[in-house]
Amino acid sequence: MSSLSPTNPSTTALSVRRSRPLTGAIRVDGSKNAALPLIAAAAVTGRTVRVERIPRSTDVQVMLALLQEMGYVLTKPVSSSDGLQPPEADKVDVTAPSHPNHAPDLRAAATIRASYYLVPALLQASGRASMPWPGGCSIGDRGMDQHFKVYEQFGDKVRIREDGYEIRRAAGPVEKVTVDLPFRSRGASVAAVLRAAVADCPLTLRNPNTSPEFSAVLAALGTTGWEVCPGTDLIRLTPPVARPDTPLIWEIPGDKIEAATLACAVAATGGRGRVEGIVEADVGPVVALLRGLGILVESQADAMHVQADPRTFTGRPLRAVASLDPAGLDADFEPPLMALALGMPGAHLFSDAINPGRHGNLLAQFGRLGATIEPLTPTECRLTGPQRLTGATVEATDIRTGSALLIAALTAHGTTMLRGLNQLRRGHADLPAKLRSLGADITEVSR
Ligand SMILES: CC(=O)N[C@H]1[C@@H](OP(=O)(O)OP(=O)(O)OC[C@H]2O[C@@H](n3ccc(=O)[nH]c3=O)[C@H](O)[C@@H]2O)O[C@H](CO)[C@@H](O)[C@@H]1O
Ligand SMILES: C=C(OP(=O)(O)O)C(=O)O
Repeated sequence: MSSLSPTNPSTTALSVRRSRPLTGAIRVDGSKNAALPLIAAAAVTGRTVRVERIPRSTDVQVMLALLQEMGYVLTKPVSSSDGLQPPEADKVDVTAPSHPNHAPDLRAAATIRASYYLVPALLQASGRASMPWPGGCSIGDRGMDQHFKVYEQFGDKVRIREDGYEIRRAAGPVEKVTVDLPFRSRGASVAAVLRAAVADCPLTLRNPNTSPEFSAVLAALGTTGWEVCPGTDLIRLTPPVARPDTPLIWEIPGDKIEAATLACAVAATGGRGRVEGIVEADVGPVVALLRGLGILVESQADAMHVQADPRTFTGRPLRAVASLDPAGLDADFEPPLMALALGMPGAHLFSDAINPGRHGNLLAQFGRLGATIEPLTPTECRLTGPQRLTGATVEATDIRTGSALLIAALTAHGTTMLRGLNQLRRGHADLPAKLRSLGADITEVSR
């Protein structure tokens, strides 16, 4: 664990001082939002899967603990007591239980949104998944109705309780299934694919999610012999004719959101830095937006080099509109872009209709730093930069509000105290330490 990682995030705050330009190179962790479905996919293969580049963010650790509770065997290299990790520390072998726990204690599933990804593995092991409602970021109503429709298409029975939900596996074999999603939910798309893997039946999925995180799951299934016919409007999956017996090794892609956050932090401080360990296409939408603002970005297959110089700023408006459409911007990119835009000349527009509570969280906290952001609707807002921010006490109400506040704090005059580190750590093992290695003045204060 890094020296900056708080021991008790609920009683610890970060003290962040206005930063000189950040410089240097930094490598991102594996992506939390790709790791979560990939770990759940590993759980339904019926084989041992080595999952590599597992981030140490707490949501991912909760996911692994839930699998263990279900009886899965997790094998990983020993850690050392001095906090230094062996080079193999981010690899875990996931092996299905020979004796599943048919009554697992899944209360921790209520702390993460992605616990819904475990339903197919539970149906496979016990024929029944009884789960608390998922938790995660508090960013508005986050439904699961499309997940339930997916399971019903497979013939499963869904029961809604006040405190959670229960799915019972269809009694007989499932021949083939077509799922037609009304919108491109990432969670429901993964649910359909993993449920098909458990049923061992062909799947046609219309209007699928098109995120790299979902594509990573499709690619992983491909390594187990599934035939995947991908497409933007329709995906077809066919069960393996022959199951390859080569070892299954899945590497989690670099975290595109952490990369964008670091790039925005470098740019916001007028710095110059290299963010490594990414997939170029995954950060493409953010690179285009940064370039539109006049930030120089050199993009490579696994890295991006960012340089901000006020002399090249365009003053053009940034339009960051989150959407599930194939060409749309991932909603999790929006908060760091908003933090950056506060310091960039121009009138900038933001919209996140996917997460109706996101702007409420962000605007309230940026407001404490003295930002003026005009809400146009509950999910759209406009701001004009550059603005002068002043350090204050702020709260990471959700993961991305926390990371956006870190960026804003680096540009605010004086000192900012950031509380709510448990939220930040749900998504990033050590984002403050990464920023510090680029020159940020961030310390941990425990009460
Ligand atoms: C753990 C994880 O990977 N979380 C990501 C996941 O969240 P999340 O699970 O919310 O994402 P989905 O794409 O599945 O859903 C997007 C939105 O659609 C609505 N919805 C979804 C499913 C459903 O059955 N019914 C329903 O109403 C909810 O309001 C939800 O907030 O994808 C989002 C992008 O889409 C990302 O911002 C989140 O970081
Ligand atoms: C919204 C997010 O996470 P979750 O869906 O796990 O709450 C996020 O990663 O920004």
